Amino acid sequence: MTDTPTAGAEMLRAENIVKRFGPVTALNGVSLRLRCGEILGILGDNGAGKSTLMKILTGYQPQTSGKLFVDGVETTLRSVDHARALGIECVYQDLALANSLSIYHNIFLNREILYPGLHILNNRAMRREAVRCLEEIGVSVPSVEAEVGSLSGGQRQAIAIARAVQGKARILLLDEPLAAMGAREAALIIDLILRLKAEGDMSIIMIMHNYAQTLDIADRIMLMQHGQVTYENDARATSVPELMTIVRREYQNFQVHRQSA
Ligand SMILES: Nc1ncnc2c1ncn2[C@@H]1O[C@H](COP(=O)(O)OP(=O)(O)OP(=O)(O)O)[C@@H](O)[C@H]1O
Repeated sequence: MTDTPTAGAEMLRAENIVKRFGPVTALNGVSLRLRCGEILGILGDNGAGKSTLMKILTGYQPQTSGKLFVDGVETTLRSVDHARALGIECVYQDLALANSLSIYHNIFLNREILYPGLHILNNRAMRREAVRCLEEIGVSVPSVEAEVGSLSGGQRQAIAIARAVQGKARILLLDEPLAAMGAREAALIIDLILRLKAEGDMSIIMIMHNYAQTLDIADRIMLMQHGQVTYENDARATSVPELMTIVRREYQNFQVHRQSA
């Protein structure tokens, strides 16, 4: 991994990404740039290509064409593990947590601390590190011994994010981090995202559905429709009605284009 980059340095860039699945073009020339300490919100309807883009940015699947740059260096992400080694981690909507395991075991899932030279879990070290990690990012839980299955949706999302932070992620991709959450739970996660940003060296891409929430949290937003970026701007320079107008206009243009094709 490279040294800690300065705020504003380019962390991740995608240039003209195309992804085809047989006859389906899921992404048709998508470009994005993520700077250090920035939150980029990606909005778009079902089927717009958001998940496909996330999978490419996290090494889960390769693009058909187009280039990726990590820290300004052109990079072919060979696998999820390769992306992770570069500090890129995705927290998926379904979270991939083990419900029957404790919070601290989940934070170290697949990265367990073992006693040196032995295949024995060092539970004490993992408990201690889990407490430290949660304190550092300001997440409070009743006990790190609690089973993840007993937690609320918001707490589970916070543990999944803590797991990525503990794994030294510096480019965090969040797939609908506020999905199916009530206002209080969502506030917990929004606070956590903003704290990670405030600490300075975490850069975040969030796939979102709620326009207003996205404009509140993100620095920049990107709207995706039918595999393309149809709008991109500073969140502060954008309003919900403006976004809705663009969505409707682009959708109508797309339908007209499709009918005449
Ligand atoms: N493995 C695949 N095989 C074939 N088509 C796929 C595959 N994955 C995605 N697609 C297609 O690519 C397009 C984009 O899908 P994608 O899941 O990326 O959209 P999305 O914006 O994430 O939608 P949602 O919000 O519903 O998850 C869709 O038409 C989808 O059917």
